[in-house]
Amino acid sequence: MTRETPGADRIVVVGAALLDDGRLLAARRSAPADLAGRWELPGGKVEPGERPEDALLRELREELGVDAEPVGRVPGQWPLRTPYVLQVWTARLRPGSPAPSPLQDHDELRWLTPDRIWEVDWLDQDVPAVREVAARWDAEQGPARS
Ligand SMILES: Nc1nc2c([nH]c(=O)n2[C@H]2C[C@H](O)[C@@H](COP(=O)(O)OP(=O)(O)OP(=O)(O)O)O2)c(=O)[nH]1
Repeated sequence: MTRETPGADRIVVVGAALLDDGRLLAARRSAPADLAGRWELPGGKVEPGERPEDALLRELREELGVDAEPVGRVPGQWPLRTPYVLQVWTARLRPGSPAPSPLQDHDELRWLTPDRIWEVDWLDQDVPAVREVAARWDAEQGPARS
């Protein structure tokens, strides 16, 4: 039997709370079938040896074609299907970045103002993470423009 390295039983999925102009980007999954049609924070699995922030930027580039930068870790982590656990970073677009497009894994994107954040059907397991993002959002961004 091979000996597992410490922490090998847990794989971190990084999700981006991409904030721009007082709005949060939500992404609708196109696959797999059990997640398709539900909304999530764009991101993906951290690869072995990769820093979570680097994984976040890589996934945002691959999935959305954007050039982003991490702002800060949202405290907490949320269990997904074993062995995955969701960690969330706030992030923003770098100046000159292309606008996000659903290149991979998603079929629709939506920028949500704080008053509309619950209008999309978030994955159940994302709800507590999105709640935490919403709680910190006002402090980080100030009041949303209308
Ligand atoms: N990216 C992301 N994945 C989430 C969220 N909530 C949630 O349950 N998941 C699940 C869906 C997947 O089972 C897993 C992440 O898979 P993924 O398909 O986004 O990751 P990836 O791009 O690295 O995938 P791959 O290389 O295996 O194709 O975590 C979320 O908010 N963001």
